Amino acid sequence: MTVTRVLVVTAVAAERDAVVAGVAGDGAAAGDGGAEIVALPAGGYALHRVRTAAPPAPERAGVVLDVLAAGVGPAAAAAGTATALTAGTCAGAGYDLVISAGIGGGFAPGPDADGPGAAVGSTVVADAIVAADLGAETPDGFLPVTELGFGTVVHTPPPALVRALVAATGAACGPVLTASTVTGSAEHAARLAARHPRALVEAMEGFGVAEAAAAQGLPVLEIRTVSNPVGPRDRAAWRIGEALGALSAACAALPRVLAAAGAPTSWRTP
Ligand SMILES: O=C(O)c1cccc(C(=O)CC[C@H]2O[C@@H](n3cnc4c(=O)[nH]cnc43)[C@H](O)[C@@H]2O)c1
Repeated sequence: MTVTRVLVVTAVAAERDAVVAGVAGDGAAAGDGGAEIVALPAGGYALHRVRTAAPPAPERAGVVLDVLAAGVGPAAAAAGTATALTAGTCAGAGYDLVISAGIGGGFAPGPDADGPGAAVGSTVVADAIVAADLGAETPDGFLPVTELGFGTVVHTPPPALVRALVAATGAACGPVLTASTVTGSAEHAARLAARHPRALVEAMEGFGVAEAAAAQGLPVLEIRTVSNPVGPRDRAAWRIGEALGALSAACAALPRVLAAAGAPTSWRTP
């Protein structure tokens, strides 16, 4: 039987624990609390490891999910992800897939949008992981780094895996933006929505996780549950408990989606 190894990266411990609770509640074969704690050899990082029971059919894979709380923002996310991926490879247990998971802000539907936006409590699976503030301000407005001749601003998750996860969770599907600064005004929310009309969610880590995964040739997913609207800052109104509950529920589907999703080599972008 093959084992699929997945690294899930969150920002904070509460998100990590919500992911572990969801995965461990869906037939995981783990000890008390659902996870074994594995210290990485560098950086003071700890993985929370959940081994899912092998499905009965011999051709289907067991799944090991390592969940890491790497810190807030794209730089911390990239550093933690790269450390965990390299440690796995050096230990002879490299990963097949990387997932950025956590809570985020939901965009309201724009004036021209057909879709419903992303309401508080809802779940979104990214079809594009977008760096929203990686670029330069110019007299004519914001220019992404790609227009300055550098790098990339979008990573695309494997479409078949995205479709399978959306079908299993009932999540919405659309671009998830990564920003280093949480939007705090209606004006900035409108600017972002104008630049990214399909965007459903703003969060702070996905692009960092995706850059680290891409540097090692690995596919990446992003799953976000909505704790607050993107717009004027009202931290007291964030529904963190509701979003963490939705995160657990979405992650409960991961073992069966991944076990049914075929060979991990097919998830890589050609
Ligand atoms: O205080 C808590 O209990 C708590 C529990 C879980 C998470 C938090 C966070 O503050 C996490 C910060 C995290 O959330 C993402 N996020 C959420 N809303 C937005 C937003 O509107 N714009 C951008 N990012 C957002 C972000 O990814 C942060 O890492 C607290």
